[in-house]
Amino acid sequence: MSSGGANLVRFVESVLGISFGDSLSDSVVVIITTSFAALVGLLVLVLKRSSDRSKDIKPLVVPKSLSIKDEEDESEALGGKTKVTIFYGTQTGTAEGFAKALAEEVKARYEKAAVKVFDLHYMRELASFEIIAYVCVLCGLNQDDYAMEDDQYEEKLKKETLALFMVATYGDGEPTDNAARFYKWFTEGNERGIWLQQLSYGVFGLGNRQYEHFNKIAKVLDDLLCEQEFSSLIDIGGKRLVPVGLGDDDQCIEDDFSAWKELLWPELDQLLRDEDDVNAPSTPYTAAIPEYRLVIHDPSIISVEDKFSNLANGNVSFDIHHPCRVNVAVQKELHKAESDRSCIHLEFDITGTRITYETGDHLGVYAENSDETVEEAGKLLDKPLDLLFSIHADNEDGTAIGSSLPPPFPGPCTLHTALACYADLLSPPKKIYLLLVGNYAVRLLCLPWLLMPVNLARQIDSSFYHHRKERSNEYSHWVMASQRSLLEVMAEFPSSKPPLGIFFAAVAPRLQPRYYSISSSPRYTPNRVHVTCALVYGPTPTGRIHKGVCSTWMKDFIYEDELNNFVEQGVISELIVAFSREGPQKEYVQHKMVDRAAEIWTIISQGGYFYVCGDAKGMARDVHRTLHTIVQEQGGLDSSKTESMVKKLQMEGRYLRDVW
Ligand SMILES: Cc1cc2nc3c(=O)[nH]c(=O)nc-3n(C[C@H](O)[C@H](O)[C@H](O)COP(=O)(O)O)c2cc1C
Repeated sequence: MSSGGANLVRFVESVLGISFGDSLSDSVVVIITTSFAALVGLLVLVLKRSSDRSKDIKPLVVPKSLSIKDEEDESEALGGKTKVTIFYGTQTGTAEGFAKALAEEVKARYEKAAVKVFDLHYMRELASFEIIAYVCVLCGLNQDDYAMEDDQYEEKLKKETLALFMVATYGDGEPTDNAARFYKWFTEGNERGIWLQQLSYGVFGLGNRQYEHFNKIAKVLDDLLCEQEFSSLIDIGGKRLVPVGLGDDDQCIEDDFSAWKELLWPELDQLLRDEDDVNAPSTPYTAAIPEYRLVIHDPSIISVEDKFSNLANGNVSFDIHHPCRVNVAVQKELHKAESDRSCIHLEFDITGTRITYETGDHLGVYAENSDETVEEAGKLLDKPLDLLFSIHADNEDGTAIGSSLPPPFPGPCTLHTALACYADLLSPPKKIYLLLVGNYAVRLLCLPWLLMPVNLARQIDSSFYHHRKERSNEYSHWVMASQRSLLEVMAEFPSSKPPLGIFFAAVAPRLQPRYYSISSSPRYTPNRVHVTCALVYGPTPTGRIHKGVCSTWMKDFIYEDELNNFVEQGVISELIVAFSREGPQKEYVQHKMVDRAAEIWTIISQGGYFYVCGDAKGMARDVHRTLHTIVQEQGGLDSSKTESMVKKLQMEGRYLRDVW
């Protein structure tokens, strides 16, 4: 074996906590080390500046011709319509969804409105390693890009007459990454004086009341815009259309958004409807259900994708939209065996990625749903997990299906991959998703009140409507307070099987990266990023055991496949239990062993070796006791013989091998 190979094997041994001995051939070494690398490579990460983002903002300089449309062109393009501009600042997509839905609704309600939606993306801070990625993005500028430099921003905003802002708050009352630069520029621009006289505006905030700085960004933005209004002294049209909306996603943020919109419509009626129409009732608006075009592929013709190829973006720069796939170098349980809790120490190897980090940065990890979750979802959707398909946001002729669709995930991919990597299946579903699930349930009449849209209820029966209104807290109780997951809700309505194009567009939100504070110092480990992650595990009010998607994945991701590889290579002769990572360790191991009692007894009686692998030294005691029971029951031995047999097995090292 080469010395490099030997080192790698020692490294794998040290990570796994096992010894392969000295007799491994080079080919086995290669298999072991590459399988290790491949398995740990299923992780991706992005880095997100978390500390004072405003410190080192580096505006990009791009040719103006790329970013500013001629004024004449613009007014011509408006064709006599009134421009409505909707901005959004989002981290996980809710504000973006609201902005796009609002745009659709404004378009549907007001013929006179020319609506544009803008990501605040290009006002964001660019961390050093992100610059190249953004330069790439900027090359693809289109008409919908707003402004690239601060002075352009001012110029353009001055010309706005009607602007709506959907902005989320994060961290310690901070803006989202994509709004950070705009926010800094906007809040620090005292010297600008009165410059937004003609602006009528509305701000809807997305936040969570559990945080100290509830909706701070929306409040600050609204206050500053309001100062403009009052400082202008003369009334020349600019005004706050509605009080700032304070969306609270601890409750039902969609309800907050709807309530805010109800206040907005009468104001927009004044601005966007012709004088004759202002008093006429507006046509009720029914939002179209977003749906991707779905294409089913024949697996014998199309090769199944590398499910992570989209995540390794092939570039040398990374951001939240272009995460980097890296290996996990070390995974360690920090709790003692006796503890019924779990906390994982992980080290991501960023060698060769050109990623740098600073103390206080956050790391975003894209995890996968567990097989158990994916299988349950497949059953509820009544579709085979090996179904190979792709989703598309355009029609076959290339025309866009609708502006509110999030970009499709890459395909073709199997349903298993799509459910594992892209669907948030364990969070409480948004109310809008519930309505969609409801639409696809055959037993419509059995739907609880909460699934009935108020408008529909109003049309059916006014007394029903009032009842529905009285019970408007139902969603908060049945879904939010009970922490019902999307899968649980779907299980309550087994006949509800939305088509996959709708399921991925509107029912299951995209699985988001989970952020962790980096717990290492770049001075000491520039090529390793450490995180410490407590396992999220516990019963919900409905009795479901909630397993945090990312923490469970971090704890579990490597082992079973990895160990099975070792069995295949003959490193481990028999693998009986390769896990003790779920739930209270004791019960889980015992349960797994008892399940395979007959198999264990056959190996024992034939003098074979077998391994119970897990993550805890203390597991030995539980395994020992369980084995005792198995030997006694399967072998029909009396207790003294049982005891000596189990001791002998233990002495010979035939039954237990902890992995870490
Ligand atoms: C890590 C984290 C920090 C947050 N910090 C705040 C906060 O300081 N104030 C607040 O009102 N909401 C806070 N929130 C709630 C988000 O603003 C809320 O979930 C919002 O709906 C997210 O919108 P988005 O999906 O458009 O990013 C936080 C959420 C997360 C996950």
